[in-house]
Amino acid sequence: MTYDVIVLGAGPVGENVADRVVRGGLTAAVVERELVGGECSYWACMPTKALLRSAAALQAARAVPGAREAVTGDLDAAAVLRRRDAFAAHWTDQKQASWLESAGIALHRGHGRIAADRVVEVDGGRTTLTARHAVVVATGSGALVPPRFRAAAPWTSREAAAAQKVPGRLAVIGGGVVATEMATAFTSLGAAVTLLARGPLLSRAEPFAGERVTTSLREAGATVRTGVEVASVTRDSDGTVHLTLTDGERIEADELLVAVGRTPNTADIGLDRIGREPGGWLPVDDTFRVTDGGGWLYAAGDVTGRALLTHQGKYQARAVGDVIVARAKGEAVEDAPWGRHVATADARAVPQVVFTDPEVASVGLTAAEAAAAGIRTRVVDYDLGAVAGAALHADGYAGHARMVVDEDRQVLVGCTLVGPDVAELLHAATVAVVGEVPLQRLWHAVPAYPTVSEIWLRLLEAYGR
Ligand SMILES: Cc1cc2nc3c(=O)[nH]c(=O)nc-3n(C[C@H](O)[C@H](O)[C@H](O)COP(=O)(O)OP(=O)(O)OC[C@H]3O[C@@H](n4cnc5c(N)ncnc54)[C@H](O)[C@@H]3O)c2cc1C
Ligand SMILES: NC(=O)c1ccc[n+]([C@@H]2O[C@H](COP(=O)([O-])OP(=O)(O)OC[C@H]3O[C@@H](n4cnc5c(N)ncnc54)[C@H](O)[C@@H]3O)[C@@H](O)[C@H]2O)c1
Repeated sequence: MTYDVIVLGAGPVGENVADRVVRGGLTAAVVERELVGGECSYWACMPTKALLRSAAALQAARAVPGAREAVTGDLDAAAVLRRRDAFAAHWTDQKQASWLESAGIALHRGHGRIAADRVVEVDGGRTTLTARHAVVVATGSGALVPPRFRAAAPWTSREAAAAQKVPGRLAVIGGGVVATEMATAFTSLGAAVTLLARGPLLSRAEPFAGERVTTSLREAGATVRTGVEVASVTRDSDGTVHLTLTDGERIEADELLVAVGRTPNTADIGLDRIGREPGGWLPVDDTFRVTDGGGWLYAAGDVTGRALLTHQGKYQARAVGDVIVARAKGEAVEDAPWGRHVATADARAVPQVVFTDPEVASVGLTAAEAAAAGIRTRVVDYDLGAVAGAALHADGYAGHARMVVDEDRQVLVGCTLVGPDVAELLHAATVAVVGEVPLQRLWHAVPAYPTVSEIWLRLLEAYGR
């Protein structure tokens, strides 16, 4: 079977690559070994956010007198899990598979492996597919579980996202995004959570983000231990997990979640058949051609290790799909920064929301990253709770905002907002960073009164005109 483009993996990125090339007039097939929709739909973004949303809604109601009195019960954990099941489409993919069909994309179910230049075998040769123009690797990533934690058969983010019951005691190893979000969710659902992190929480964000999340998790009843290292884990015949820290301290739990990062799904995709080392992230050029990949091999999404986020992967997918079409048709490739066929924002303006309590919304560089990049910066901080719209939003609203300004160019290069419901504020910051809007022009973007967005005016006033 011959197609113009073959995509390995039907996660959000693979689906979008195939969609773009078909819209561009080429034919495309995707190969998927599990569920169409990938990690994001069934075990990552959607189910985890469903686990977090109900507690956030409850908290929002409790923060406003009048609404607070109408809240007469506690969080219904069973109802939360049922809503999560629905958001994971009960782990079935008929809807997404039908969408592929309606978009004119062929689906081959099974494990895909590159067999030779432009040739992909499905399930060891049951079907052989040949690409006229390109093979795109969009196989994503899986949870990284260091060998010393495997003896306890721990949960990864998959089991946490799909949990059918709430453990009494949950130990979490890690201090990043998955660890903090799942500690927040399971604490709200009634588990006694012990989070064990080797460094500060959310260490890639501005320091105040992790500090506020640490305080809030503790206030919610979780035990948060930072600066600790887990030496070994075991599980009893009765299911109890025993963790031993490097200082000898022992901790017991009913379940253990290991959330220490991701590993690319490249170990068994046939890279050895084209003279490449299996495993490892796939390095790509600006237009997502795999380095030394013969010009026909592309990669996008998590597997590249560039920005492990669905929205960023889909942004890459649009560029990849379009550039493959352009090359196939002999059209010009627009690969200058911010061009149609590149993903410039991956390096300069990646937005991310961590759905902890409080939420952490950030885009671009932190103050430390900007300084390390040699940018002459000025950092402006403001108490988000002091904004009129925030005071109205919730009694006792506590939050913090920081903008990082490139003093030489007088533009924003980074922004971090921490507080209840800041997620929806983030896009304004992203537009300012990507648009490189001069601060003097930003003064003319007037936030409506009384919204939390007035933080923009306050940050500019603090910066000075
Ligand atoms: C717990 C958790 C929560 C997250 N929450 C968010 C969030 O809120 N927002 C956000 O933006 N990002 C979030 N992410 C990140 C997001 O899930 C990923 O960035 C995104 O799924 C990457 O998409 P992808 O298509 O590159 O890979 P994946 O979604 O991993 O899809 C890859 C697909 O390829 C298939 N595949 C792999 N190998 C083969 C093969 N050899 N043959 C055939 N098929 C194959 C897999 O079965 C899978 O379906 C979260 C991640 C985790 C772990
Ligand atoms: N809301 C979101 O956008 C969202 C939510 C979840 C996940 N994600 C994506 O998924 C990716 C993976 O998340 P993650 O939390 O697994 O990774 P992460 O990179 O965010 O955090 C890993 C954490 O594990 C710690 N760690 C690493 N090795 C360790 C070890 N051997 N022992 C103990 N601790 C160790 C690190 O210090 C860090 O705190 C993230 O990069 C993120 O892009 C996004």
